[in-house]
Amino acid sequence: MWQNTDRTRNIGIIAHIDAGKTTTTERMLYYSGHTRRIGDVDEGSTVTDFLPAERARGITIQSAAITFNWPPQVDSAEDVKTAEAVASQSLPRSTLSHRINLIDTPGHADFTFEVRRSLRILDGAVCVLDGVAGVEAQTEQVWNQAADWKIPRIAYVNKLDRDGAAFGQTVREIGVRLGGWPALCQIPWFEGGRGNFCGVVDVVNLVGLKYASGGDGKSITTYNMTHLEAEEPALAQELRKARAALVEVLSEHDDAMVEAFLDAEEDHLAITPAQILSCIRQCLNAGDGKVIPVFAGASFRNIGVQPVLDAVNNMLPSPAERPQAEVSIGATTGYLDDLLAGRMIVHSSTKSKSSRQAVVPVVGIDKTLKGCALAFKVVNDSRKGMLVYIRVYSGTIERNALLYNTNLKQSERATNLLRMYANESVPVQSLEAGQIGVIAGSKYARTGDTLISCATNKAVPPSPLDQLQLRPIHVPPPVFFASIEPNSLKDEKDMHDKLNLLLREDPSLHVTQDEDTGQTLISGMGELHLEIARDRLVGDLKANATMGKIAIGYRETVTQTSRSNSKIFDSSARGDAKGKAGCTAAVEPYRSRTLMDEHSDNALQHEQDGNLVIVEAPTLDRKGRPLDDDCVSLPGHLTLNEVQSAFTNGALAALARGPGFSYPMRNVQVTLTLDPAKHIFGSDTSYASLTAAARLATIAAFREVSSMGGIAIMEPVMNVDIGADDASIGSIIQDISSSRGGQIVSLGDNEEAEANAQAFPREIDVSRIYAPKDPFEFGSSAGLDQQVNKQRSIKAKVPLKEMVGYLKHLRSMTGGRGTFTMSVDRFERMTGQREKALIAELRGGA
Ligand SMILES: Nc1nc2c(ncn2[C@@H]2O[C@H](COP(=O)(O)OP(=O)(O)OP(=O)(O)O)[C@@H](O)[C@H]2O)c(=O)[nH]1
Repeated sequence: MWQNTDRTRNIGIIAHIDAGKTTTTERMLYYSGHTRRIGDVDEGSTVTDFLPAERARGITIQSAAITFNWPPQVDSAEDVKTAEAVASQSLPRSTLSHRINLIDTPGHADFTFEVRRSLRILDGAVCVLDGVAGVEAQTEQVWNQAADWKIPRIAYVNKLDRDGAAFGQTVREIGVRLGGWPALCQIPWFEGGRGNFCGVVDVVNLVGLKYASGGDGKSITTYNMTHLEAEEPALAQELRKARAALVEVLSEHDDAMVEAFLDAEEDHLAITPAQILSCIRQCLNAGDGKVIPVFAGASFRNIGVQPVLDAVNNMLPSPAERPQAEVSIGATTGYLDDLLAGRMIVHSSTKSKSSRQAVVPVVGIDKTLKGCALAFKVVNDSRKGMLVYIRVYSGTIERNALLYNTNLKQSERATNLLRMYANESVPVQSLEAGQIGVIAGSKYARTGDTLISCATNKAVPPSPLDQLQLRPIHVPPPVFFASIEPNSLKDEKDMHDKLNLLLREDPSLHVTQDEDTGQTLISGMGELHLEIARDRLVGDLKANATMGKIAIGYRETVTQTSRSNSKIFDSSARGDAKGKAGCTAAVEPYRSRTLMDEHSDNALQHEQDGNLVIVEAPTLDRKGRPLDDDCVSLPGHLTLNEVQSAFTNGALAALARGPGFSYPMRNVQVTLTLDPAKHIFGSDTSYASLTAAARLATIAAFREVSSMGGIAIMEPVMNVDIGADDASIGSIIQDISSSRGGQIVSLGDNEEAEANAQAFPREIDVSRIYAPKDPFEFGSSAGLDQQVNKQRSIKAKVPLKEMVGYLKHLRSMTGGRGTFTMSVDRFERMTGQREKALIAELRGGA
């Protein structure tokens, strides 16, 4: 029965920090019967925030995936009649128990990359909003990220029990700031219109749901229309308005609703819930966010959570209803189903000029590929070992299958497959397409890796399957770093083992070793990101290590071109085991992709971290054979590919540490040239010695440029998105543009509304959005709602250096209400006073 993909939902909860994701998740687990007691975030006892570092901070750092059934599974054999009724739409899907795989996404701006990474495996999302704060900067950001993956989304306005809760205002903000039409599926029920928040009114089913005050939310009194008319006539009146508005919004986006309306003789109330649900599903499936179903509640007061769960079943798609997943093979991108059907044309991965044109449709993959999955989270569990959370995209992953990791180019067996529930894990024999589960005890897989199982059952799958990547994403460059030192020599190995664990969990952390000083550096996306890494390493994993001061990760670049620098590496000169090789290197500024045609036929290009490494071998052909008889050939134990890879690695090692201030290099083109007559010394030349020679030659080229004064510093410039009340906007703009040297890109709601209006003509006219009055609006003059809690947003580009400690400053400028998010826009060369001041600071601090 549970093989049924139609009854699976892979959903995430997305939100601004503190909107109530964890509180809502805990209630979901409680109602589904997976926890006995409602976990309380403030007490630090929740299931989803299970890392101690998360508990201490009260925020969700890592996405946890939890499976539960909603409605709770009944023991008796499934009622076939019910299933038939659901299939014929005479009963809603929520009548049948569904397996919900819930991915809790992190809420802090430092983790937007982690959010992106976990979002890509979702089929649907619930966006939790704080009903007092409305749409916040990060709500918008994460909403847009979900839009990038075309994820169907519903909105849940939480915290409606709080003073100043503004459901109507939040609905209007949803329209304007999230750029879609709110389709109100519920309106809040305040006692007597303006008293306590006591329940919700269901606009789809035309019933009021009143929650017993102070209870666990399981005791709900249902009021039908007649009952409501008698007891709460004003609310019944509002419900009629809400139903008309819902039908109108849906009619604008789906002709089926227009027909239903005409069939119902233009009576909004006569349209059936099944017709409405089917239409909402239709609108949501596009993933364009043009229609946004809205729900209301107060999770903390146990009001409104079960209807959201019903909506997950009724409105959000099953894995089978989603469009196919994007894949890449080498430089070619396409869709998984096309690849399986042999419709994808794969460009050869070798970047050499001639083979670039060799494109071949790959056929027969469907027979070879037994299953493919994406590892979306890795957690080190003290009892079960490494847990690798996977989502299966096609076929089946069987227990004991040999899984090839296309990122690491390594195989391992999935000896232990589990499904994770809130408080237990259950071993399973297999996981099918659309399912989420865990490989326990995996030794290598990291977050983000693609795992495939092949019928050949060989250690390496046939080409091009060995390059298959599911939903590949771009990893942003790290902009903060710190040194990390073991407390004593004997702690060093243990520290490195634990750092490796950390890197498997979070590949957006980077660890590098300075070859000259031996110092270990850890870099990441933000200050908090590194602080958490430290807490995790020292606090949770108990490494005896100390992290140094967190600093900005500047980059160095070259502004001039070097001559060719040749170096011979000879390990016997250092008394080491034998190894001798040479290399010639030249460096120059690199701005955009260099045209391959300018280089020799067999040149290899490797682009990484904004740099380009080119390896040329002008005297050899593509297969590494001498072009004519005078040319020296490669020795039997080395192929051209190996030499090129060794050279590339040498250049990358040199690029990791600039000549001026030891920052990584950026925007540099390194051209390495191999001349076998000068660089190869028979059997003395090994892969390692070639790497060392390439590194030395590249460093020599950097030194030459440095001696000409041709090294400059680059700084990260951030895209900053600030949300604040109207009243604070002036001082924020002043501060950003004059004190911080930032550039304002866009301002406030008005421009956004205009931009939206241009993007979707005829849409999102705030005056056309239906929303019930908020309690505090009763008796006040019209138009007050437009001023209450009016949030504006400012988008700016600001150097990262000027943003350090900004949150505190923003809070003090906005009476604690301002929020912001940021992400790397680019690295920019520093000049003039800024550069001088930084150099003085760096020298002073050295
Ligand atoms: N009054 C009220 N408070 C709520 C409600 N839901 C959540 N809260 C409180 O809001 C705070 C934040 O809730 P969380 O559930 O931790 O929010 P979150 O979105 O998971 O936060 P992060 O994990 O930090 O992103 C906690 O103090 C909750 O008790 C609600 O419905 N009403």
